[in-house]
Amino acid sequence: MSLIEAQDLTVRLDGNEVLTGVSMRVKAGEIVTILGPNGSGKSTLLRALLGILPLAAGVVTRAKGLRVGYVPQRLAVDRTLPMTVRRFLSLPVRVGDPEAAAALARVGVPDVAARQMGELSGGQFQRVLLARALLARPQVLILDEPTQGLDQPGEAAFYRLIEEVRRETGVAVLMVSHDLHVVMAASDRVICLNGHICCEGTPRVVSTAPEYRALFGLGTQGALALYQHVHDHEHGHGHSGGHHDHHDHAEHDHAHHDHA
Ligand SMILES: Nc1ncnc2c1ncn2[C@@H]1O[C@H](COP(=O)(O)OP(=O)(O)OP(=O)(O)O)[C@@H](O)[C@H]1O
Repeated sequence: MSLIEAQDLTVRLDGNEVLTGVSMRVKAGEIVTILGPNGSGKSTLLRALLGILPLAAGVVTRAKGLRVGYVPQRLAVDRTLPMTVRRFLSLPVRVGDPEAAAALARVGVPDVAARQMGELSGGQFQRVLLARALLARPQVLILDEPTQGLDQPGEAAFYRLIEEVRRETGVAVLMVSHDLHVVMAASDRVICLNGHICCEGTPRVVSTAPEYRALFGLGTQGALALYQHVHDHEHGHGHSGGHHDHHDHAEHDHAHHDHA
């Protein structure tokens, strides 16, 4: 059964069609990653799924009583917050000391409770955000670029943590990422978004595609190549919004001249 499902979703913001005809679902316990260039509507899709954006068309269905842990984009959270980690964990729902301590220990930062939020390193800050999301005992975690600003080891460690938490609790995870290596290792399914769903599949399918091999080892510079695998449609058709930044489509001929 799906925890969250979008059917033929269209979202307009300021008169621009940001998402067009998006259908996707997240099932219990799976890790789904959304990839897409800047401005492709990734955050908008997450917010639509959370029910905090009006839909121009389509339906979002969430399982009854669904508990969601949401970690917004790092930049959306004020890091200069004059507040201790312990207090932050009690917003908006008060939690007891043992529960707070357990959550911090779980995410690998057992000693930061008394620290100011603004004093934390990027990696510690992300872990505290995750700890707070986990306190809601979510059935699904929704993470918007949770490793933005972290270095590669920090990023890899964070995703290992996500996988551990999934293994232990069975939580489903829907996240936005730019790092293909991480996506390949940590996702059950990858959805490539550019205002509409360009393609989706298991990492295995993606990793056996020539396009994936071509980009393997190229780091995030290779991110656009993933949009060029296994397409089930022609681009330029069926997407009438016309307001997305389609700079990737200019090279959308299944050639990889951008990685030569
Ligand atoms: N509140 C808003 N009002 C008007 N337009 C918006 C609003 N929020 C986002 N947009 C526009 O919608 C498009 C998609 O934005 P969104 O933040 O969902 O993209 P994204 O894929 O998450 O981008 P990034 O990778 O840069 O975070 C962008 O063109 C953005 O300018």
